[in-house]
Amino acid sequence: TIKYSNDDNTNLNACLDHLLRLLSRKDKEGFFQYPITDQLAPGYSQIIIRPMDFFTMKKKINQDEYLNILEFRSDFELMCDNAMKYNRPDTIYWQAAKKLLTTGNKLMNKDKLLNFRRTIE
Ligand SMILES: COc1ccc(C(=O)NC2CCC2)cc1-c1cc(C(C)=O)n2cccnc12
Repeated sequence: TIKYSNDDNTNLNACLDHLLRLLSRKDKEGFFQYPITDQLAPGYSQIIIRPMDFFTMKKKINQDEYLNILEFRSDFELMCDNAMKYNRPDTIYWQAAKKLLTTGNKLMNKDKLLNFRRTIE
C-alpha cells in the first residue's frame, strides 16, 4: 500500500528545512546549534524559561510540529530573544543574536508572510 504523506506538511517542511539551513549557515561559531547547558552558561536554566536552538527546531520540523512558517519564525525569534536576554549587549553572543535576528527578519518578513498566507487561503 502506498503511504500518502500529508502533502501540506511535505511542502511546508521542505520550505522550513530550507529556511533552517539558510539561518543555521549564518551561525558559523555554532552558538545556536545546540541547547545551552548550565555548565556553558551559569544559571541559564533559571533565567531562560523556554530555551530554543537550531537542533530542537530541526527535530520539530521532522516531527511535523510546525503548522505554518509563522510558528517556525516565532521559535527562531525566541532563540534570538533568549540570547539577548541572558547575555549582556557587549558579549559576542548578544551581538551574534542581533545579527541573526536581522537575517531572519529579512528572510521571513512578517508582512510578506501574512500577505502570502492571505494569497493561499
Ligand atoms: C551552544 O552554545 C554554545 C556553544 C559553543 C560556544 C563556544 O564555542 N564558546 C567559546 C567562544 C568563546 C568561548 C558557546 C555557546 C554559547 C551560546 C550562548 C548563547 C546563545 O547564549 N552562550 C551563552 C553563554 C556561554 N556560551 C554560550
